[in-house]
This record gives sequence, C-alpha cells and structure tokens, in this order.
Amino acid sequence: MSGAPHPAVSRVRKAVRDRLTDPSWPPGEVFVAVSGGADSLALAEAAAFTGRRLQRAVRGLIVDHGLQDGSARIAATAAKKAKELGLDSAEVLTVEVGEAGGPEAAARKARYAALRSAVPPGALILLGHTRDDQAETVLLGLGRGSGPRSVSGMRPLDPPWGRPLLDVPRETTVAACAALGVTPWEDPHNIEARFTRVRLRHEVLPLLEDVLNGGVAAALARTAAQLREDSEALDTLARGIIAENGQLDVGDLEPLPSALRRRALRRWLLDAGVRELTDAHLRSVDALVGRWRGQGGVWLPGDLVARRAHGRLSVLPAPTTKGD
Ligand SMILES: Nc1ncnc2c1ncn2[C@@H]1O[C@H](COP(=O)(O)OP(=O)(O)OP(=O)(O)O)[C@@H](O)[C@H]1O
Repeated sequence: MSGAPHPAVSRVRKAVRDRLTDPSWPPGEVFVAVSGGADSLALAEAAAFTGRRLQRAVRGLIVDHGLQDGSARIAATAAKKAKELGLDSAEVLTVEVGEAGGPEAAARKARYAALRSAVPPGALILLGHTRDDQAETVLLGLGRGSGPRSVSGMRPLDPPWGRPLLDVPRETTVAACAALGVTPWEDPHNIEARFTRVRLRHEVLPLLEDVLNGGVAAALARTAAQLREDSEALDTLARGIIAENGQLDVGDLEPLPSALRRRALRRWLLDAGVRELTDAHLRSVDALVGRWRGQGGVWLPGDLVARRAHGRLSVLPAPTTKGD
C-alpha cells in the first residue's frame, strides 16, 4: 500500500496498538486466532503491523474443525492470507470436535482448548471479536435473563485471550480487508438464519438500530463496559473476604449482602480448583453459610467437596464413597 493507509485500516491498527502498548496487557509472545473471516484477517494485519513496530513476533493460529467438506482447504487458505498480511508464521491446528452441548458449542470448546495448548505460558492470543459481537452478546444475555457476568459482555483482556477490537465495528474490519485487497472467508453459518445469534445480527439489531435512530451497538457495548467496571469493583471487595491462606470464615460471610457473598464464594471455589461451577452448586454452598450452623458438605464437580466445619469453609477431595 502506498501513501496514507485507508481510514479503516488505520482504525484497526490503532485499536491493536492501544492494547498491545497498554501496560496492563502481558508483554509476552503474541498469537492471532485467524478464522479467515474479515474480523480476524483485519486483526492479523494490524497485529503484524504493530508487532513489527514493537519488535514483537506475531504468529497466526488457524483451527481446522474438520466439520465441513473442504475445511482443510479453508484453513490452509486462511493461513496463506494471514502470512501475506505480514504475520511471522501461520500454523493450522486440527482438532477433534466432541458432541456435548451441540455442534457450535462443541466446536468452540475444542477450538479454545487447541489454541490454548498451542501457545507457551504467558502468551497472548488475540481474538477478532468486534463491537457488534459484543452488542449481540449483551442483547442475548438480556433476552435470556442471564446474570450480570454475561450481560457485561466479553472482557478485552482475559488471559490468555485478548480482544483488541471490542470497540471496532464489524463494518470497519470489512472495509479494512477490502482496502488491503484481501477477500475474507464467509462462514456459511453466518447466513443460515437458524442460529439465534445470526437472527439477532440480521433481524433484531437492524430493527433496533432503525427504531432508536442508530448507535445501538455502541450503546450496548458502553452498557457492557459500565457493568464490567461495577463487577470488577465487586470482585475486588469479594477477594478481600478470602483469607490469605485461602480459607473462608463463615462469620465474615454471614452479614454480607447475598450478591457480595456469592461473589466471594464463586471466586473462592474457582481459586480452589473447582471447574464448571454451576449456579446450583453455588446456591448449595451458599446455603452452607446461611441456613444452619454446625457441619455440612456439598459435592462439587471434579470429585471435590465444599465442607463447613468449625466456622470455616474448605474445599477437599471427595471421599471415595458417598456417605455424607
Ligand atoms: N477456526 C478458527 N481458527 C482460529 N480462530 C478462530 C476460528 N474461529 C474463530 N476464531 C477466532 O475467534 C474469533 C471469534 O469468532 P466467532 O465469533 O466465530 O467465534 P465464537 O468463539 O463462536 O464466538 P463467541 O466467543 O462470540 O461465541 C474470531 O475473530 C477469531 O479470532
């Protein structure tokens, strides 16, 4: 490209530079998850451009889910385009997709696991989620009555994941690709109206934009950002309740408003290694605090038990036979 870059290209590059030079972002190696769509190709170019200036290598990772005919070819094409856009390398990861939770969720789970295990500890993996993706996430959460964590949308930094384009509209990534002379891959699922998110994108959001005279995606993204700020403040308070040795004192938890108490419990359970914690588990552990005194236990995923004894809560490996 000669002369000044196209404004769309500049906007994407600026978004990436602002994040990669943000001191709160990790300084380690940078990877870009490239699907071959407009968002991640524009992201790849901007990350490569910024990486050269910052003298940081930027590598591409492309996941081939093997779910549709020609997926290997689509992945190879995405890798080629990513290299042409300036990435130092582009590697295709082939994954086995399970069946649990439906095809989309299973593919996402396999994809995130493969990306995570392909990078060294401390590395950053950039994802191409845009402001429109954020708006869809928030709207979907609201419509489903989800809790504040879901309605507050995706976080820009959630190591190893980094999402530098959360303030960039999708039309900008599309315009950037056009200006760069690269043709993005169109995921056929993005057009099939049977997916809820797709209908939200193509039917609900345009209608809302029309009724409210525009600016809806930006407004939803702002709402999400405000909720995230509130939520982070609550998290800080919740963390303060957990003792340095990782123990929780029932006496400290009892007087708290339930929102703060559950925050503390969630954080504590996650720190104690409980994975796939559901709201039902959390409610049961919360009941250990509130309803009665004395001893008690709650079975948790991963063969763990939350136990109340002598006014303290602890997480322990479950005994081999159930017999509480
Ligand atoms: N096959 C893939 N290979 C590598 N990266 C991918 C692939 N598919 C998606 N990504 C990354 O994830 C980002 C988001 O893509 P998409 O919205 O399709 O994924 P998702 O994980 O289903 O989204 P969400 O997290 O919103 O549910 C892309 O911009 C890209 O960075």
